[in-house]
Amino acid sequence: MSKLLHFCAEEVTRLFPPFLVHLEALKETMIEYSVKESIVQPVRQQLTVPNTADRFISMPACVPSRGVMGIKVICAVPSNKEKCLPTHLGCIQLYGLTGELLCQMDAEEITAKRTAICSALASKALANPDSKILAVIGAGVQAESHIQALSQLFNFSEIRVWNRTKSRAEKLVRELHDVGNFNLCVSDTVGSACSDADIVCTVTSSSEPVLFKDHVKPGAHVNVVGASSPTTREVGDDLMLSDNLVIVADCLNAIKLESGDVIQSGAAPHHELGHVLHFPLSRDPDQITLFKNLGLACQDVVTAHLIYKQYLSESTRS
Ligand SMILES: NC(=O)c1ccc[n+]([C@@H]2O[C@H](COP(=O)([O-])OP(=O)(O)OC[C@H]3O[C@@H](n4cnc5c(N)ncnc54)[C@H](O)[C@@H]3O)[C@@H](O)[C@H]2O)c1
Ligand SMILES: O=C(O)[C@@H]1CCCCN1
Repeated sequence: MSKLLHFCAEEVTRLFPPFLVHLEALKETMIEYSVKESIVQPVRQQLTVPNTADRFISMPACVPSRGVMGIKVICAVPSNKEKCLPTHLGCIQLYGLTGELLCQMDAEEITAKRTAICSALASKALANPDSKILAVIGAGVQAESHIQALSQLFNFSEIRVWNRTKSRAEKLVRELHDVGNFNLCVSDTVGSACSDADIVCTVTSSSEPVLFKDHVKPGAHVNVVGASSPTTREVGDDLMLSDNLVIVADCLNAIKLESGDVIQSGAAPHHELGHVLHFPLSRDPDQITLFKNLGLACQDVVTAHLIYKQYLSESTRS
């Protein structure tokens, strides 16, 4: 094997694709996964470190249309928060279809941004296009990436952040004060954050529900991003089992095995993201739509490939 090409976090940032290029690539990827069924991707393996909530997760995918396959290995370590360390650390290895290792790279920024872009794609397909109020429940890495991504697709007048520890929400609001032309503020309760909100994102490491039916107005769209194991929840049974709810998953095979909100409530997911991106869903204006965003390996592989291609184009020029 020739010398291993490794992109550290700073190089990933430098080589990262522009927002709209990334958005378009992930849209194509989700359609390819669900409609064309040409992507090979098993449900990921998750090992739980004994006596902790920490997980070691292995996520492979093969994307023949782009001539690549790869694997993300990611450690989700919620207790790192107290140690001021990142809670999601990982690495992606990218291979050509002949089996040669092309490169490997830090996965932190890729995980943050590709997840938010998938919520943004779901919101674009399912939410009111004139959505004015966004509520973000949680104030960590995903809260930031979701505010950044969704505010590029919607003309919000207000974005409200609620967090269990209020000072973290205040810090995030200070850091993002110049992201867009909207009022970015902290809410004292989940209820006040979500009151009249057109789009709600739950982006917490909670293991218990934080969002209930009374919080969400008819016609709103909800992106549920945390809770990716059978024992964890972000959403109450009352909302999960509401007659008025349409559930869309990034992957229907995975949601039945990984989503505590679906498994514990017994709710039935209805559609896959790639389908609703390809065949727009007609919906009753009072229906609530819920996108369960688990995160898929093909999103990581395609993003890593864009980064690798940017590296190649720079190397050819120099
Ligand atoms: N769907 C995906 O593809 C994907 C990708 C990355 C992360 N995630 C998940 O999204 C969630 C957030 O990830 P992150 O990177 O922002 O993590 P983070 O550690 O940066 O932030 C976690 C947030 O959750 C809040 N929180 C923790 N426990 C809580 C509780 N009991 N009640 C309410 N809030 C609580 C914290 O205050 C913090 O705001 C995690 O569950 C993570 O595993 C999903
Ligand atoms: O798809 C991902 O990258 C994340 C890893 C942590 C758990 C939730 N999903």
